[in-house]
Amino acid sequence: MVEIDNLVKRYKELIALDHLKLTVEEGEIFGLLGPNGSGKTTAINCILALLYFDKGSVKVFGEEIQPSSYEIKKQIGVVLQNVAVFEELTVQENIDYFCGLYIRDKRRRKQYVEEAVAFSGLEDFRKFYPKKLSGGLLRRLNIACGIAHKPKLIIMDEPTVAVDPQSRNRILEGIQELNRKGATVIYTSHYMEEVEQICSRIAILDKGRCVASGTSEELKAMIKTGEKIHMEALGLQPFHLEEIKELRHVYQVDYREGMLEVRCSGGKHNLVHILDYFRKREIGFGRVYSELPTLNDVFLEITGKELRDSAE
Ligand SMILES: Nc1ncnc2c1ncn2[C@@H]1O[C@H](COP(=O)(O)OP(=O)(O)OP(=O)(O)O)[C@@H](O)[C@H]1O
Repeated sequence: MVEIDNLVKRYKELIALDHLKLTVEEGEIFGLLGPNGSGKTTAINCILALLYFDKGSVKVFGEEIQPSSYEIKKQIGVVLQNVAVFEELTVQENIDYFCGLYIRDKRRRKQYVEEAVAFSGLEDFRKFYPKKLSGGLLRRLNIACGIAHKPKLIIMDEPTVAVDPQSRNRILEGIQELNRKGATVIYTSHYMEEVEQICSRIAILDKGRCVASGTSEELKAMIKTGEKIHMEALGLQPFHLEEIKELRHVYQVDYREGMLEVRCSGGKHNLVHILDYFRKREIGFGRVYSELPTLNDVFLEITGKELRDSAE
């Protein structure tokens, strides 16, 4: 449905997109995950032909997109990072205005507006002006304006930034519902949890390049980290850490402020081996927990940086 091939976009000296290659298939919720400045918004703007690029091609519905590709653009719904609604129109009037850009038939438009109001949970706020809405409700209005005309492809650029948890969940569930009803979705975020929760495939961006792509499981299978075990343990000596590092599947051991973190590469029973070691050495320990790899681990292993560092 969307094919990006060798896309290069420069802002003077800065290369914002560096030979980016991506394919989004019909029916997917495709996640673009990357820290701030990794090129997500630039990629979206190129897909929408809102920006001229230096090299490469962007095809939407099988055709090269141009600024004047109105027939293609009619079938795309866009929710951009900055809320773009009219202050002098009410919630309902805003949705009606944006829907009216695409849907001329009055009856159908009325029905679509009603559906978008209900979909975004804005029934009680129809007559409100945007400045009276909370941040979360304003984002929901922004989304309603972008999707009311029932586009085939929906592009959302960080729609949950600065949104309260209740609105965030509602937005994420709404995106899944739109997808179940047939829309293909491209969703950008720097929140790995969100992307993992809703996206069927994910591309991880760093410095304008796609450093890895696949399902969340495929991405995690690419890296060495299989499990991270955390243990509260006081007074561990350097030789203990060396011995723990010799245990099966263990490849990295860190110990800070009484907290031991052991990274294991796949394998089963890692915790059992570590607990056996503690018993054998008669070392006491407190809280123990194990974590499966996250998309942050994937990003960290591939780029050497934390996804969250630059994001929060
Ligand atoms: N109009 C512009 N002029 C110059 N540089 C720009 C412009 N827009 C973006 N950039 C730079 O291009 C790079 C990619 O930015 P982009 O906004 O696409 O990243 P992003 O992943 O969407 O980040 P964010 O989550 O902060 O929006 C960044 O280094 C940014 O500073």
